Amino acid sequence: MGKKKGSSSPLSRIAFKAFCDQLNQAVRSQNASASFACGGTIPIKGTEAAKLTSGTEKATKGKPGSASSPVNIFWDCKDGSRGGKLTLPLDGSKDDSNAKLCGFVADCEPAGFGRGQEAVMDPTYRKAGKLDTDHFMTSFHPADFGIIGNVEQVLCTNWSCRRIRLELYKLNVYSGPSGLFQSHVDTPRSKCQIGSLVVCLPSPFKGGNLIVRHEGREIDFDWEQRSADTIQWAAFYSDCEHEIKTITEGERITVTYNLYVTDEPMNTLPPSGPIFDPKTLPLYQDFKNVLQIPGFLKTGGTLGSFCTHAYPHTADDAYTLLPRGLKGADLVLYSVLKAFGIKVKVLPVIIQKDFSPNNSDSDDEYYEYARLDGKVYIGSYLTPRFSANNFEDDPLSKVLDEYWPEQTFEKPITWITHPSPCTSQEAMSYLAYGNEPSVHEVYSYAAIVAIIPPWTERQEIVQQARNN
Ligand SMILES: O=C(O)CCC(=O)C(=O)O
Ligand SMILES: [Fe+2]
Repeated sequence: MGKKKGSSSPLSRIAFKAFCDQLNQAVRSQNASASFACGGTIPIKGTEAAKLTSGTEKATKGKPGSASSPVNIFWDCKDGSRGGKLTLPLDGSKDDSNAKLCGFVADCEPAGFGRGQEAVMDPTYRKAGKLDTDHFMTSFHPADFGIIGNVEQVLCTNWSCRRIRLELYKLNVYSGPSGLFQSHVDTPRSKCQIGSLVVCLPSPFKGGNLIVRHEGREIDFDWEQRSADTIQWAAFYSDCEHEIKTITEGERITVTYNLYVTDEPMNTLPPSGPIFDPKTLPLYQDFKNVLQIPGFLKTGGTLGSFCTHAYPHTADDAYTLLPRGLKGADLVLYSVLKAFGIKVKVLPVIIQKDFSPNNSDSDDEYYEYARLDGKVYIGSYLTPRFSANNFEDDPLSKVLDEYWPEQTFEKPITWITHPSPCTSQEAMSYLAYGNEPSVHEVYSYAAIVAIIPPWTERQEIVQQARNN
């Protein structure tokens, strides 16, 4: 009878795939629009820039959007004999201001960069000066101008339990005509590091654009034009590749900070801005539209989507970092699924490429959407990286059996996205004794996995979602 048909029968495979298509599009468009970097400007009191921005110079310190006093830098001079003080922007009416700037630049050490565990000096890759935190101080603090709140809102989406803590890291000077820093990813200083903040102090320069990239998108922070009289800043997630284009003239002086997610327990701190409500996002509506179809995963199932950002998800204490340290689009997807009240986890996934799966199981095929290329193992929790020994003939499945907490699901996972190559982490290495001993490294991806209850149990969830 017609009445029964629509509400109680599972979807045809074609319809099932069409709904998965909708979820795939929704997640992909969310990924394509999610923030991975943000930035802003703070004019200096008494300059044209301040008048243009606020119309008044009376804006007070401590208020987002206010102007800053000129910034003082205090540092240890190289000869150790005395301390130096530089005020930016330079006061053009003072004859010695340029000499002071030159003295300050000369007191900086050449800056290297991290390659693996090594610190490398290579001026074709990075040409800059640096001062470490034990050799300088500055009168500028990002919290005075609402930068932290801003970053929390844009990068952390002000999810109630997440706050950002910032730690001063370095002062750098990139000088014309050849200062630069080619494409790199910052070395994380701790597992809890979520990003970096760069504050560019007022000093005129040309070139020096900071370009930040993530998943084929890029943001170009072009600070040249306002460099003389404005503090300009950018914050970005720690896994984003970035570079500084050549500084052709002047001095580009930056103070960098590491950004960490705090390990405050849930809800002990008041949020610094409006609390982000996942139910207001288009992605929530998109999931609602599919979850309210009775025949979609009618008897229950599991949806999986791969994280778009990289995480140290195979570190010893990864379970303390995730899901708390989720970034951008991953945080949004996780929060949206959570907002339905369904069970969501961040789990490790190993894909064994050289394994040809047996495709004859037609039930498996029913749940399949994004086809993963190989045999898929899903961990039951985030597992620290390990090494194993003594395996004959490279039997990965045996290593996993013995050392890795593989989770089995009653029904196969419906993957709605594919993994991004740059997000995998080494999960294990093992020595196999075949004809010749060989070391194998196995990588895993982090994925967001949601248990979708059967329709009979899902109705209430959907009803609540409809009321939102
Ligand atoms: O100065 C900048 O814009 C970025 C600096 C940077 O990438 C670094 O210090 O690692
Ligand atoms: Fe960097």
